[in-house]
Amino acid sequence: MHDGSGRITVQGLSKSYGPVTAVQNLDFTVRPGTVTGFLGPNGSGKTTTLRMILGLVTPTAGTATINGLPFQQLPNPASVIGAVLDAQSFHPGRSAQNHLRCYAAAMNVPDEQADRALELVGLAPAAKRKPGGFSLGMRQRLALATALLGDPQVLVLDEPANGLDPEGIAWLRNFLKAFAASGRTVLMSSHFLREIEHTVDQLVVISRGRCVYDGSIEELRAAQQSRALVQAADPGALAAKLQEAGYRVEYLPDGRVAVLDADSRTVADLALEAGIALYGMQDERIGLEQLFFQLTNGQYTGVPQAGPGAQAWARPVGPQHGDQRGLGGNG
Ligand SMILES: Nc1ncnc2c1ncn2[C@@H]1O[C@H](COP(=O)(O)OP(=O)(O)OP(=O)(O)O)[C@@H](O)[C@H]1O
Repeated sequence: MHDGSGRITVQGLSKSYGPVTAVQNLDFTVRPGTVTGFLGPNGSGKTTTLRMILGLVTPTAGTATINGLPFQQLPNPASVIGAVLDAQSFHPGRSAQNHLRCYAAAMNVPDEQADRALELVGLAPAAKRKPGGFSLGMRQRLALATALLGDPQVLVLDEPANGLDPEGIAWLRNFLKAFAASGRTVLMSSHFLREIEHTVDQLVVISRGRCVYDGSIEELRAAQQSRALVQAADPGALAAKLQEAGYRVEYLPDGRVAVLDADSRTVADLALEAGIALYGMQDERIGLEQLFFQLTNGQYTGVPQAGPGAQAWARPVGPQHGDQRGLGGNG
């Protein structure tokens, strides 16, 4: 019997396709009552992981369980987990309602459940229409309705916000938050942090098949850094003075010095003390997306890879070289 917890547990999960390692030794837990974002750049292993959770791909090593059991051993899987993976195809001659009722019949679920699912996703007014004429957002909703047919405890969605307009994303956000608030579990993948940052409570970030962050989005926000960017007559002397005062310092490719967690006024005072002339200063805050870029080691394409903001992170010279302030996961 499954434990009824609504928990997804991934332990030591790996998958190789010949020489290609798609997923490597992943560990994470998705808890009920939360929306967990599964975030990673294209090709980082998200779909492969979701497919292993859903029993569609056999792991090379490790396990993925829902309610303590592998998918294949769940006694009534549709009532435990619903999923939307690929873009769904719909029978051209069937209305949305008939499409759902066909699936409901195959799952041994009453027709009323199909009608309820249509209502849940806001498609009841379009029940008699054929999905061929639906917008992308409506097709996504119909796919979601299909996943909801068994009234599952857990939802697994692969890139559900992909291609949605802002209104569609806002609708999805409210829907998933309400689903989780009722004590259920949501795991949704995305390659674009901005798309999901206001939807998720928890984040599992992967890069090249490995976990690089597992924690709350709040913790990640708290790790956002500020820094002062300084142009000095003698950058080396300024860096030495700042390090002596306990600051972490990085050299930017354009010759400026970046001082972490410092404001420009403090830096100016220290430069004055050391008799170093300054030619320009700027305060900067490192946003979530840049942190994501840093975590995924440049694999992420959501922010520009060129420019001082991105490149500077590759050259830490401070005393705490390599310290990611608690951001490093098990990767
Ligand atoms: N059936 C397969 N055969 C061979 N290689 C595969 C197969 N499925 C996935 N891969 C490879 O595994 C890696 C991870 O792919 P996966 O689709 O899981 O990543 P993803 O994070 O979901 O990417 P995307 O955001 O582009 O969908 C990629 O290098 C991909 O080419």
